[in-house]
Amino acid sequence: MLQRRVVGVVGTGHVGVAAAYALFIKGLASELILIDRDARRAEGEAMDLMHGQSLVGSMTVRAGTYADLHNAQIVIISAGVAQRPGESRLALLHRNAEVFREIIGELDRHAPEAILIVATNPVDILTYVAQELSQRPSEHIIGTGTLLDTARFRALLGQYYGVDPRSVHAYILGEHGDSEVAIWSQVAIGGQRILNRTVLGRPFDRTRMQQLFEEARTAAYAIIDRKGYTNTAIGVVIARLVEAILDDEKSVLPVSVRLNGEYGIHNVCLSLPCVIGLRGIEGRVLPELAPDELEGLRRSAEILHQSLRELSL
Ligand SMILES: NC(=O)C1=CN([C@@H]2O[C@H](COP(=O)(O)OP(=O)(O)OC[C@H]3O[C@@H](n4cnc5c(N)ncnc54)[C@H](O)[C@@H]3O)[C@@H](O)[C@H]2O)C=CC1
Ligand SMILES: CC(=O)C(=O)O
Repeated sequence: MLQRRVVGVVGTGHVGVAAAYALFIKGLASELILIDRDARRAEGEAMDLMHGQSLVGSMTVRAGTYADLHNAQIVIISAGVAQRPGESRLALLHRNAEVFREIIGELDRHAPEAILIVATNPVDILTYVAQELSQRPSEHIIGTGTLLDTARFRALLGQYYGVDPRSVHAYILGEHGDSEVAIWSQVAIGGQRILNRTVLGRPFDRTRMQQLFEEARTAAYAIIDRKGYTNTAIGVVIARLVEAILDDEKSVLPVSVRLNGEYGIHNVCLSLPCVIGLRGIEGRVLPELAPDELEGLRRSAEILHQSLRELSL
């Protein structure tokens, strides 16, 4: 008999619901349990999704409590406050660290075996906080990190070169935030590096390329300015991670992971390309970086270290 796939979502605001919707449409779980401090909100979202069940498949969605997560293989954490227009992700730190103290305690009590996917911002710091507060191995706590930024970057590069973004091999690494780093030295299409070359008749126009990266880096500000929040792309990102874990894919995806000396960086979470499977983070890939990229990654780590020092964990 096929194993039941139980996934929990803690925090059913814009992001949690977008993740639940993406999981629902893709049929990635057999049961989805929604938890929110505002229990009626979680109930309403579960009811709304269930009305689509006869059109989508047999996945059940219900509102629940932490005790209902005892069989969960994965719990998504998207609870907390979000940025207001113009506010940086790091500005949310103290408010959301408090939220995490409560949530991680509950998850350790009721779902100690589950893999946690952290989406709440500032995601790198909160992934680290979750790892400090939880008894589970740090490989079982994954921050969505720069998977979203990388997806944005690939979409923009795909448009520029006129190819499917899935055929663009590119990474944004480091902080999910202002100091993130584009790894230009490794960007390739069909095995051909693009840096300083003409590929598919398109030159590597330095100014245009910098604009593309800026567009990816500042996308959240631009979207929040217009619609007040971001949610649909992060929902898809979370669903992609759930799929990679439950199908034991061993896919390489850039996610926020604790560094233990890689690139000379210690004791901070930031994004590197990681192998994702049933055991969470199963490996890390360390691409060769150009000197300015390495410097950028270390600057990102220092910014995150500074924020961590502000929190007495
Ligand atoms: N990692 C990423 O790439 C992205 C992260 N985010 C982050 O996701 C977080 C959520 O954003 P939104 O969904 O837009 O916010 P929202 O305000 O719409 O939803 C947050 C939900 O968390 C709930 N909540 C608050 N404290 C809780 C607690 N202790 N226990 C259970 N539920 C609790 C609230 O009741 C609310 O329903 C924010 O920190 C935002 O910055 C947003 C987009 C992308
Ligand atoms: C809000 C956020 O972190 C994002 O959309 O990238």
